[in-house]
Amino acid sequence: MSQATDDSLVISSDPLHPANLIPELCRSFYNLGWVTGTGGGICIRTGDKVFIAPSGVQKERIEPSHIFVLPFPQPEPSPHTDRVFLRRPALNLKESACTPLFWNSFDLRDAGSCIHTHSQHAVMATLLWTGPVFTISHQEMIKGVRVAGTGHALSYLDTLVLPIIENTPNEEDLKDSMAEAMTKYPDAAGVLVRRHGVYVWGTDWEKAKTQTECLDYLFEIGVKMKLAGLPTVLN
Ligand SMILES: CSCCC(=O)C(=O)COP(=O)(O)O
Ligand SMILES: [Zn+2]
Repeated sequence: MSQATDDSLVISSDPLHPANLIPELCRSFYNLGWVTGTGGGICIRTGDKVFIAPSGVQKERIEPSHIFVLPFPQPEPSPHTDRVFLRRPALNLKESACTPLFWNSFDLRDAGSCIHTHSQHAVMATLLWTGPVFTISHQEMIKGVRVAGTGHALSYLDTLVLPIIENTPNEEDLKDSMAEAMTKYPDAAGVLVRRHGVYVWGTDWEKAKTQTECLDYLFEIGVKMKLAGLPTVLN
């Protein structure tokens, strides 16, 4: 494997290049309160390459040169190989701690993009829905969510169900429980993490983004409805 210093993988004049999109999207997510305080983020997969932001940095200040590029799929691990990179930033940065969780969306749903937010709407939903799932029905925005995140759009008459997993002290350690939830709830478009946030994926970054917007709206209105004493699921 080369030294992974190929800057041509992240330097492009195309505004739709993933290395340009990730910084731009992180800035808008920051303004929504989704990725403040360095947490949360987005990754984009284009066929055999995955573009991922660094860990523990102000996500609204990322530059294209800070982006990691990894091959997809990753080569089989051996006792001597760690994660394989096509390109690493020159700065002393580490790839997002969300990387194994983003990988769940590629491996289990063939996603092209995955978003992780620390939105307070998502966190409040995990506090008010104390069981293993968030549910809501009879909301127009349900139609903006797809079965399994990558299938056909839900109907107004469908009840949206999203699993909630328990948080762990280290983000990476959520990988197995997220995968278990994805297996148990094959139609879910995302996974909530109690007292932490949400992971949402889609076939591409546009669908991952719009689905996260719809879900965040549903978390917010669901929380308001519950606090107002209104039922969130109708028969
Ligand atoms: C205050 S952020 C705590 C860690 C976390 O939840 C997270 O999403 C970190 O992501 P990163 O991409 O910075 O590794
Ligand atoms: Zn997080």
